Amino acid sequence: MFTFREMFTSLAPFFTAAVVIVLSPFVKEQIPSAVSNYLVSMYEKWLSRFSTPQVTVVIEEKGNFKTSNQIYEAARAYLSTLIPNSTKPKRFKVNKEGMQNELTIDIVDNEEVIVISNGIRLKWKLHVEKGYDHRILDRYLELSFDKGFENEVLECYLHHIVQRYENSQNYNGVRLYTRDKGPRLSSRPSGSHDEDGQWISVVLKHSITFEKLAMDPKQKEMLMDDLDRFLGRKDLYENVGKTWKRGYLLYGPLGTGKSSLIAAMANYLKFNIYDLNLSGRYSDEDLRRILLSTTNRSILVIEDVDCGAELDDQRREFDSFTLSGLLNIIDGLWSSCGEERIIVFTTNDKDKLDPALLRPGRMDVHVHMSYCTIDGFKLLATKYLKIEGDHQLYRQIEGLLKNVEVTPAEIAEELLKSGGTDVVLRGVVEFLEQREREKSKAVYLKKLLKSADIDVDAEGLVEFLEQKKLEKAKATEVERLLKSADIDAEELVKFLKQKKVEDAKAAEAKRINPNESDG
Ligand SMILES: Nc1ncnc2c1ncn2[C@@H]1O[C@H](COP(=O)(O)OP(=O)(O)OP(=O)(O)O)[C@@H](O)[C@H]1O
Repeated sequence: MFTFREMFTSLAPFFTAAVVIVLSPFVKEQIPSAVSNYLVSMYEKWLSRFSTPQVTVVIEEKGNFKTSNQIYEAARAYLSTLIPNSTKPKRFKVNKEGMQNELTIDIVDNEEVIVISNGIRLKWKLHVEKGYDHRILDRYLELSFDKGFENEVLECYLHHIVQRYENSQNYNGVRLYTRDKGPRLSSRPSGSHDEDGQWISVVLKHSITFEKLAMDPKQKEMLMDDLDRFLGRKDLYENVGKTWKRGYLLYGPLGTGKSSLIAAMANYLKFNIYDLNLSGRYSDEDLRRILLSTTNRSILVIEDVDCGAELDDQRREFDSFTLSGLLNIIDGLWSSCGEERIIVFTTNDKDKLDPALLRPGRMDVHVHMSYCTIDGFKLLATKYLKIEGDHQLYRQIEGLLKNVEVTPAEIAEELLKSGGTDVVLRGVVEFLEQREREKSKAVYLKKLLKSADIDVDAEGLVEFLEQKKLEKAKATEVERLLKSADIDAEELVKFLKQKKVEDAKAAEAKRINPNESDG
């Protein structure tokens, strides 16, 4: 038995020849046009019975809210894995950027990639539309296949690609996303800077876990229980009609481990981190878009929220975000899109926050990251110096830690210094004693200033004087080095002069166009 397709293949040359003859000028003259038209239309009808019409699905880079379209991203990643083993395309891109270990292969526009999946022939093509100034206006993928396979393609094939993408995102560990502002345009209005912004990511190479974190043990346990409960309560959230999300406020001085705690949470939950710094001039609309472009099972970190939230709504620039815009992210309707989401706010100074941000129900858990305690110190010493059990200097260190405020970051810095355990711990003692001396100087100075009725920040003054002392010591050291035979003083002076000129130029450029500063 012949199949239709086989019959078509064998008869096609005869029909084609017949139509060519009918259409040739000589034959056309001999037969009436009505007859030749009829023959051609019959031929087309016959042809359409055997050739299958194509369907094309358009997958745009940005969704309706100008947020990134996950299918587009998944398809780009998927296509790049196909390139090395595909006969098509003939052109493709290859890249390796700073922090990446591997080469990344990517498709280029207008090159076809052909895939056969479950017997369906699929043709992929990337389209890039550019403006007169070569700026990219639009990017989309076209996926074409035979009509009749719509369900298989939409429900199985594309679904599989997205699933594969999500798995691969977590496969290499937690990813850290940060905001890339997109191309800088001089014509852009001075308000929003995020119009073309998108998230860019790297794998988070932070091996911190809760176990390695120096913080109050009870608080640590409470936090881990809270995260476990959150993960296991999908049904409860659904039953009570609450969005499956949780908010944490981490507050405490610089270097007490807020960022480390976020990394530990992400490693614990295997959630990606989206890191947003509010100093990036976002409008309310930007914030909504940014929120919508984050994925489920992720932690959205809003760092130093006091910097963004200290201005009230009236005093803000015209299209900069407002406090209510920020609150909408936490508990407004927009925040109910997606599930299994965590929002973390960090601040060095909780008192600076607008009370609206602290109202009950806004942030579910407040975590205070404090200065180093003896328990925290012992934990760090065990990790950094591999000390098992007790050490003779612990009592002295405990006494000193009760008296001065040092951050775990400062202690970590001391513990990283070279030398054996005893040398390093003695270094810690010296460091703490120095801080103790500074503290008593500040207390003494404060007393003096008070008695003279002078209102200045005594600690700041002591710190300033210590800094000056340090600088003076450095200057003496430079002088000593210059006098030694190894250093060519003239070369050095030339270099410093040159640097001064460059710094001045950079400062001037920044003054003329502040938007063209960093990045
Ligand atoms: N509680 C901690 N436990 C263990 N290590 C810590 C802790 N706090 C700080 N460190 C060490 O100090 C470094 C800096 O700390 P981290 O960036 O987490 O502090 P932070 O509170 O987020 O500071 P900032 O407010 O400046 O961002 C960390 O990489 C880590 O090595």
